Amino acid sequence: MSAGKTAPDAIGEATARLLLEAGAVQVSRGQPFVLAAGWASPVYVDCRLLIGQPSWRQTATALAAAAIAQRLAPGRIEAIAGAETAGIAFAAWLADRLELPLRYVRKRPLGIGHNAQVEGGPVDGLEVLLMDDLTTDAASKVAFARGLRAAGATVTQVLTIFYHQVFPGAAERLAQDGLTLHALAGWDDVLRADRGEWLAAEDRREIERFLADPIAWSTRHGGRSAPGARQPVRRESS
Ligand SMILES: O=P(O)(O)OC[C@H]1O[C@H](OP(=O)(O)OP(=O)(O)O)[C@H](O)[C@@H]1O
Ligand SMILES: O=C(O)c1cc(=O)[nH]c(=O)[nH]1
Repeated sequence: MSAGKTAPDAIGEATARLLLEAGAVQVSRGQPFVLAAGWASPVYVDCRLLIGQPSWRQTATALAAAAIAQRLAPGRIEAIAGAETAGIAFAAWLADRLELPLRYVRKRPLGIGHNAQVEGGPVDGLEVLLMDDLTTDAASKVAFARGLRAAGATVTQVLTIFYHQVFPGAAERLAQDGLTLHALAGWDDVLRADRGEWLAAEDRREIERFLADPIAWSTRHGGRSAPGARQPVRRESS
């Protein structure tokens, strides 16, 4: 697996339920969300909400630790690096639980002081797991991994809580850069776990329409229309 999700499993189900319970799966019936890479979307998965409650963050950390134990050989990972911004808190709790060194990686070097992109200590010669909250089209995962590699780390494994699974180029981008993504949950898990409990029927239908063809949905709603067609855009305010 170089991108994504294994078959339905207990980790996917528990993570999906956690995201739904936390209200992290947010549907806009009005103006679409604009994602970091410029895609317009009717749905935004705000994993940052899990940071707020002790029980939610403890569950997220336990699920991340279980995924690592299930999918990676013991002792393989020598340090965890959190991706700026949302990945840092999750990485810190995971590193604590696994008793591993913690680093964080900036979106870009700071430009002052040491001009470092990687903070918290050296990564030279270490096999580092990159941890972030979420993967959309994986462009930022590749950039973070390159930053860590430039500082001397070996980076092949990426862990995120959620993976959108549907955006073009994600799997290819990860494979090209030698990265294996382990996602705790994806849309399959969320739609399976919902069982009509959390998502309103109309919101669920809109998510399904979007997932059936996210590029067409984005194009129709004024977002990016094709891979590479437009630079990332951000709203001034939401
Ligand atoms: O490009 P991808 O690898 O698919 O990942 C998408 C990224 O977009 C968001 O970050 P964003 O920079 O918007 O927010 P943050 O600073 O809160 O992490 C999200 O948190 C992911 O890190
Ligand atoms: O790609 C993004 O910017 C993005 C998508 C999403 O669902 N949630 C999020 O926090 N960021």
